[in-house]
Amino acid sequence: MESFTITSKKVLTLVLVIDKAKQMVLLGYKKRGFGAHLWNGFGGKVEPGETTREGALRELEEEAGITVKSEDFKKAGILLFQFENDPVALETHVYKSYEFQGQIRECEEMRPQWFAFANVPYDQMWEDDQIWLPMLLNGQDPFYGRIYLKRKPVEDIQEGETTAAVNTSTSTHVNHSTTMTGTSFTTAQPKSGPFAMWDYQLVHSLQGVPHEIALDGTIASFEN
Ligand SMILES: COc1nc(N)nc2c1ncn2[C@H]1C[C@H](O)[C@@H](COP(=O)(O)OP(=O)(O)OP(=O)(O)O)O1
Repeated sequence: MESFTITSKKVLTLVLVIDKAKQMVLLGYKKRGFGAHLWNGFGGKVEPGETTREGALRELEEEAGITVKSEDFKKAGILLFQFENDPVALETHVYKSYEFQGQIRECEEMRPQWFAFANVPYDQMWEDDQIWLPMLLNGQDPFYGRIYLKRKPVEDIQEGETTAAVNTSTSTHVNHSTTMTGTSFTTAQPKSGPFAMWDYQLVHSLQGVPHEIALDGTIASFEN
């Protein structure tokens, strides 16, 4: 896959806060910037000198107004997003918490809202979310994944344009295979639209929590 060759990566975070008793997840409607007009977890770029955990907690407080105690904050996995003809991949560290403190509030960038697990708005989210978010909600973590997307340049994405436009495909061919570390799913279903997912590999039931993904997509190291 020549057009998906990467030479470097940016480190990002993504946080999902879950109300286990009510079977609900807190998502934010991104009002501007990368992924605008989509629902997502809370997160962003890790700043120099920060760990991914510190960056994730900071973004959660900035974007949703809430804090999570360190012992409640769990690493759920890592996703390496690779975009066609973009040598810079996004290594996204995904965290989850079943607890939080403080008052949820809207900010300039995000509008938070609770969703029942059965009503997660996958048609208004990044297309990859429907692959890994159910795993996270069902406790099938830690996981790691490599996700390939074909998309328009960000500057071409129009206001109001969402992934709903890409969900016109009626069939998805999925191959299931077993790996040394768990169950892996791959698909190669080209889709049209602004954020089409071209392919993915996702592995869960890992022995440990992935710390870093290497540029070749393998797990570079596990957390202690
Ligand atoms: C490509 O697929 C993606 N799917 C999902 N679910 N989330 C993604 C995908 N690609 C990126 N993300 C997440 C990762 C981060 O949480 C945000 C992007 O962060 P952003 O660029 O907004 O970072 P900030 O530091 O908040 O940026 P500014 O302060 O510069 O606005 O999306």
